[in-house]
Order: sequence, then structure tokens, then C-alpha cells
Amino acid sequence: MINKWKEGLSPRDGLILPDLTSGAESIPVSLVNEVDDEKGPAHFTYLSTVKYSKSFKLLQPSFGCSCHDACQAGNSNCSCFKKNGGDLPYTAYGILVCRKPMIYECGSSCPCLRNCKNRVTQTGFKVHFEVFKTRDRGWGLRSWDPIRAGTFICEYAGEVIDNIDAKQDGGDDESNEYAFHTDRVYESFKWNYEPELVGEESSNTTEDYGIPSPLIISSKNSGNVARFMNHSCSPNVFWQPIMYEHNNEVLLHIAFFAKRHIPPMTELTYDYGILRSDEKGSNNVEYGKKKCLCGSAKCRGYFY
Ligand SMILES: C[S@@+](CC[C@H](N)C(=O)[O-])C[C@H]1O[C@@H](n2cnc3c(N)ncnc32)[C@H](O)[C@@H]1O
Repeated sequence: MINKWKEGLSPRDGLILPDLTSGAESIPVSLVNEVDDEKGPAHFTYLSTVKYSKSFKLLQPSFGCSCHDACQAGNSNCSCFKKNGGDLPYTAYGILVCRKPMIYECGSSCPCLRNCKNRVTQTGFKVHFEVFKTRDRGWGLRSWDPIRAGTFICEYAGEVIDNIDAKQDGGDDESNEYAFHTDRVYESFKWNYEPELVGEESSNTTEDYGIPSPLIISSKNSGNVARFMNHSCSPNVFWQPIMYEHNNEVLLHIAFFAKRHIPPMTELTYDYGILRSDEKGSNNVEYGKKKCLCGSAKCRGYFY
């Protein structure tokens, strides 16, 4: 049936819009409601990447590789590989091998080809998503295609804002529910599924992120499909910081990857983390105000 939807041979029940992105992405994103009469989410502008309005100072100097073809695994002269600890972070099929504190992709000043294997998150998403109405958590995101563990899902697109803007954006006493914060408290987990999937033990990879300074991205007014991903305490998606250079600026992007194999039509969710209290310091976590309806056996009961 899903193949018939893709080929346009059979109509998708509850279809509201065939492409929520209006052509901004190479693969259309359907908008579907099979549960009630709501005709779509509140207005927002579709944006496919992150937008830095204020200059975000990164400590990393801007430099790329000098590979003239595609960057090759084992090439000790490739400076992009060196920044990634001497390895390509992705397999030849573009699957993330291991969660890392930071991934450095080739950027616009690197002479390597556009299809270099070190540019996975810059070439748009490769799965057919639908934004659908959930029964109890507003709109959500799922895929018509099966997704293999380690697959790039999408980036978190939106506008980079500072903490003051984040508070103002959400009103006086409510935080912006469409803000992604890198410095929330996130449940730790080990990611190294690729070796596990080929029958090897997972290694003890670090759970810390190597982010130079906290980043907040708001997708309230403009964003992509990531703004529809709901929270789960047992998520099937996780985020990974990625840096690459564009127009002589090295910018930080947040990319989502599948944490496990995800069957078609399964809701895609990630852990929103818990907001830290500015006043209480890093060891004191401020417990979230929102009741969590993720329904997982490990549900914390709240998020934010
Ligand atoms: C970034 S938005 C996600 C998309 C949203 N469902 C929508 O309709 O646009 C975050 C909001 O979705 C809802 N939400 C997400 N995950 C939830 C969960 N596990 N339990 C209850 N509500 C959730 C909450 O209202 C939250 O503030």
C-alpha cells in the first residue's frame, strides 16, 4: 500500500497536503489527519536548514581538506578525516558509525565532490516523511520507508536565538515549545550500533558533546519536519552535533539519526531533555512542567 501511495497509484486516506515543504525538499512530505477535523498545524514558514542571524562565534578555525575526488577512508592527508579522529564518521552507505562529541563534515571550501561521503547531512533527507495528527500530542512525524539504525533523519532547522529571545518567544511563564536547546540535561545512552549490528561488542563511546557554546534553535516561526518530532522517554531518534564550513563560516548544525531500525509508519521521537535552571547551577535539574504522554514503559512522567 505504501508503495502505491509513493507512486500516486492509491490515495492516502486523510491526506490534507501532498507536500508540506512546497518543493523546498527533494522528497515531498505529506500532511495527513486520520483522527479528527483539524486541517493542519498553525502557520509556520518552511525552512530546510538552520539560520544564524547573529554571528555565533566558534572556536574552531575554518579550514577544509584538499582532496580532489571523494575523501577516501585511510587517507592520512585529509584534514577533515583528521578532525574526525582519523576516520570517516559514516559508512560508504552514509550510515553513522558511532555517536561522537562532534562530527566535522567537508564544507563548501573543500574541493572534494558534492557526493563525498563526508557530507551526509548537507544533501537533504532521503526518506518519505509524513506529518500526521496524533491522538493526544498534536502533530507528529513518521516515515513511509523503513529506516536503518544510524540513518540520517533530518537536521533541526530554525532560527538561532539567544536565551533572552527564547524566554520572550514563549511568553512570560511558558518556554518556547519549538526550541531545541543543546544544553538541556539529556538521558545518557551508548550509541555504537554499527559494530553491534555486524556482531561486535559496542565500545564505550563518550556521551559528552563537544559543543563550544550552548545553542538554541527556534522552529516556532520557521522550521522543517524536525519541529513535528514529539518527545519520548524511549526515543528511536537521537541528535548529533555536526560542524561544517559554508561561506567561510564554520557553523554548528544539529542532525538527527535513527537510534535503531525503525519500521515504516512508526512515530519518530527524540528525548527533549530537561531544562537546567539558570539559578541552581549545573548539578540541579529543574523538573519539567509538561506531562509526558509518550506511553513508554520507561516514561519519566514529564519533559522539559
Ligand atoms: C516541538 S512540538 C512537537 C510538535 C507538536 N506535537 C505539534 O503539534 O506541532 C512540542 C510540543 O508537542 C507536544 N508533545 C511533544 N511530545 C509530547 C509528549 N511526549 N507528551 C505530550 N505532549 C507532547 C507538546 O505540546 C510539546 O510542547
